Amino acid sequence: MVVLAKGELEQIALPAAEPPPADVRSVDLSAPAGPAREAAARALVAACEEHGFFRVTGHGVPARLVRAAEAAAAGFFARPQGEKEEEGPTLGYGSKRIGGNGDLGWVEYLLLGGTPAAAPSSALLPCAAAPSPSAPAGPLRDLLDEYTVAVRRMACAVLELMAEGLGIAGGAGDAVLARLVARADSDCMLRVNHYPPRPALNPSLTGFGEHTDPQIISVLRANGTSGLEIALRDGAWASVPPDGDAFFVNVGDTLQVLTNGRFRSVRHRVVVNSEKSRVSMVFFGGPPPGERLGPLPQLLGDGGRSRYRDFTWSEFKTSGCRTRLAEDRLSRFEKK
Ligand SMILES: C=C1C[C@]23C[C@@]1(O)CC[C@H]2[C@@]12CC[C@H](O)[C@@](C)(C(=O)O1)[C@H]2[C@@H]3C(=O)O
Ligand SMILES: O=C(O)CCC(=O)C(=O)O
Ligand SMILES: [Fe+2]
Repeated sequence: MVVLAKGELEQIALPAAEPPPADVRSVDLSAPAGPAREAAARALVAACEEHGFFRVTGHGVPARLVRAAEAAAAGFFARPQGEKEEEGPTLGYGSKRIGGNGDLGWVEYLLLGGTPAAAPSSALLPCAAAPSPSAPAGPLRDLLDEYTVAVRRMACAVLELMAEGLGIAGGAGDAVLARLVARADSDCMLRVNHYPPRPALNPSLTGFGEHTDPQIISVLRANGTSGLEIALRDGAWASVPPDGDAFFVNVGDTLQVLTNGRFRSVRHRVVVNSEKSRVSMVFFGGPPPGERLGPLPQLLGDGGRSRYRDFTWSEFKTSGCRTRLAEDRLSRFEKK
């Protein structure tokens, strides 16, 4: 349940009009080596340049795992508020407050370190309720861990195809982009969001306010309920048609930097105007804390100028956690 205090509803109320549907490109991860894979890699690069957002097909994540994880999460959110809060520390449970700087949404969520079975480091989750490392896992956590392993593998496959499309794939085992998310100390997370139906007689509400994701990529799915919107290049909002079987990928701020601004970190938000609950599961693929990040030299070209100064992931994350959700977290790393 999301309970709002007096005055909070006004902060998250939105005009009711739903924007037009976005033209979301699909990328087939299972395309066989040769012309089909080359076409998929080209489509992926074009989507990252245009919207910073695309749908993935042929992803290989078992449907039964997706359904089981989603049903278990929905079961958790249906429990009495007291029980959810009691279990909060083990699962990173939060309600309506997003981050620590005053952002509110019509949402409750779980936020978990995404390196399954590893003790989540609270140093890497400075703005979230970090799950307690000593707590027993439990069946829900086990399922979400299994889901995270599968989606993380898919995120790495997406990054490999991306590197091919960019012409920077290098030799076998090089994995210039995928290695950043695949390492044991990569700072990955899983967030499960539950948006209860809009209360009767209320206007549309902000479920999750507009923002870009700070990481490299985010892999998202939801239970076939509308609400996700992306900002197009001209700033206009477009709604993402609901699709309970698809995975969607967001380009994050860090990938925008690695590509020196060629790829676009997509601004997105969730609007709640439906009578149906929305449950989304979002995997955030981030690099190891000490990794130095900046535009990849292979993408600068001869005499190309880097648009960003280098930083470590922990530096970026620490500075990002001090920002409000809608802020531009990259501007302070742009070179003048
Ligand atoms: C307001 C905030 C919430 C957030 C940390 C921040 O200070 C700014 C970035 C936010 C965001 C957006 C994407 C993910 O949902 C998230 C976990 C992340 O890595 O950055 C959230 C952060 C959060 O909820 O703590
Ligand atoms: O719930 C969604 O569909 C999107 C949530 C989101 O953008 C996030 O958790 O960062
Ligand atoms: Fe997001």
